[in-house]
Amino acid sequence: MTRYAVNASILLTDLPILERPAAARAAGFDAVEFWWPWTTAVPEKSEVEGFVGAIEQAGVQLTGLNFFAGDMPAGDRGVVNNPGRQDEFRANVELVVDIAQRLGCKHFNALYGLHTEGADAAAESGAARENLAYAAKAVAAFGGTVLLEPVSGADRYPLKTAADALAVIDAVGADNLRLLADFYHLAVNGDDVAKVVAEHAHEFGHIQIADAPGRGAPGTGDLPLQDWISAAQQGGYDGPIGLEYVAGDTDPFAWLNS
Ligand SMILES: O=C(O)C(=O)CO
Repeated sequence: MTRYAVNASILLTDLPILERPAAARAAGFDAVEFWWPWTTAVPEKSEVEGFVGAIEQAGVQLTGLNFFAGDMPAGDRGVVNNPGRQDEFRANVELVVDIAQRLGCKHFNALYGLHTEGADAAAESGAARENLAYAAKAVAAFGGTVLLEPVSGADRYPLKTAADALAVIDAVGADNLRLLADFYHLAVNGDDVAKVVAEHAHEFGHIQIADAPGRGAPGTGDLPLQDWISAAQQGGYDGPIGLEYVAGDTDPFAWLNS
C-alpha cells in the first residue's frame, strides 16, 4: 500500500506551523515532511524544541526535512551552490543531523540554489559538489539520504530536469545522494516523466506530487500521477509519496477517497 506524507510546509498553511503535524494526524496520515521551517540556518534553540515537540506530540513520523534554503519567501531556492555561504550551510547540516536523530528522520532535501548573476558558474558548481558531499557524509552515519531536486518556476535554478540532477549526483559520487523526483516540477520543466520513471525509479530517493497546471491536488490538472506512481513502484521505488501541493477551497485530501 502506498504511504503518503503530508508536506506540511505547503499544505495545512491555514494553521500555525506547530499545529500542522497534529492536523495531518487528525486527517489520517502517519507521516509528514517539511521544508526548513526557518529563514535562518540555525534558529533559536527554543524554536527548534517547539518544532521537534510538535512532531513528537502529534505522533507522526517526520519522513523528510529540507536543509536550510535561504529566504524562500523572498525567492531563494537553496544555498548549496553559494561559495560564500558554506559555513552557514555546514552549521545547518549539524542542526539537521541533531533534529533527524531525535525524530528518526532519514531523508534530507538539499535545494541547490539559484545562480547568482555575475558569479562564476564553475565556483558555484564546485561549492555545490563540496556541500553535497559534506551533507551526504554527515547523514550517512545514521543511514540518511540526501536528496537533490530539479525545481520549476525559478529561471536561475540550474537543475531543471532529472538529467541535470543526475549529472551532479554522479559528479559527487556519494551512494546516499539521490534524485528527488518531484513529478510536478519535472513535468512543468518539460521533462519526459514517464521515461525518467522507467529509467530511474530504482534510483529515486523520494517522490513528490502535485498536479499541473496549478500545483494543486491530484485531479485538478492533467498529469497521470497515479500511473507514474504505480510505474515507479513497479520499478523498485518503495518510499513514501510526498504530497507537495497547494490546497484549493475544498478538502485537499478528498482525492484519496475517490
Ligand atoms: O521550492 C519548491 O518549490 C520545492 O519544491 C521545495 O522543496
